[in-house]
Amino acid sequence: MHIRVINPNTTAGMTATIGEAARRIAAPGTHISATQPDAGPVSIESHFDEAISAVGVLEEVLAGEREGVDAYVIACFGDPGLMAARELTRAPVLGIAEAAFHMASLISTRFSIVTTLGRTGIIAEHLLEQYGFRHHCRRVRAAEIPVLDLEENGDAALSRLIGECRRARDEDGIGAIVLGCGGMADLTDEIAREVGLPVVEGVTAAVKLTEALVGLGLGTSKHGDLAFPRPKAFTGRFAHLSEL
Ligand SMILES: NC(=O)NC1=NC(=O)NC1=O
Repeated sequence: MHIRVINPNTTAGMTATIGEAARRIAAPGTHISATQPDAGPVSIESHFDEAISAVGVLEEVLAGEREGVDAYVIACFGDPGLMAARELTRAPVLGIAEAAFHMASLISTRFSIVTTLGRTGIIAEHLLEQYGFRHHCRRVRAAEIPVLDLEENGDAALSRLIGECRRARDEDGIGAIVLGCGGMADLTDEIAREVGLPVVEGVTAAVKLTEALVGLGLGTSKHGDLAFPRPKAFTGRFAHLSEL
């Protein structure tokens, strides 16, 4: 099967990190392609960044449909464009936040999220409500690291992350930690070793869940609100979408 992992930001180094993490845990026979939009924010740290990045995510899904991709992972913890992307395909489409919440809920009754900047925490809180995991999550914490520090100041970022994960372990009454950024995809094992709790990371969780969905012959339902969009004209820079 072919899973396309889409990094919604436009930082190639993070796309490579995400792709390598996905390939490390993919099953034999699963081909992983990791892509990013041609245009958009170099990192996603706000509602504005999310909105702009969503168009690029949808363009990547449309390209994947032309290539016969079997499943998609949206590798940003805000799951930008997730529901719109599901309208575009019969394939499974998973966001890394949703995938991580499901996976963490299967191994613990309570988890905390450790994400990058405090201001993105509200986005994770909205997703917990939207996906029905509000009561599973004890606290949304932030290590207060800019997303690109994960690429550019890795050691310092990791140290701050481990410190916040240890506080979550000691204060929150949890059984697991969810890492709240696609750029943390290569840090799972080290953080789990240092903190002594199961650590769930969304890219790897989403890859394994999409393998399960494809293996069961399950894909996005086209009955109801996730049916293909009604054909219509798009104008200006989106005119090419009129041919959907
Ligand atoms: N909460 C986050 O850090 N979200 C993210 N911003 C990115 O650019 N990638 C993410 O996963």
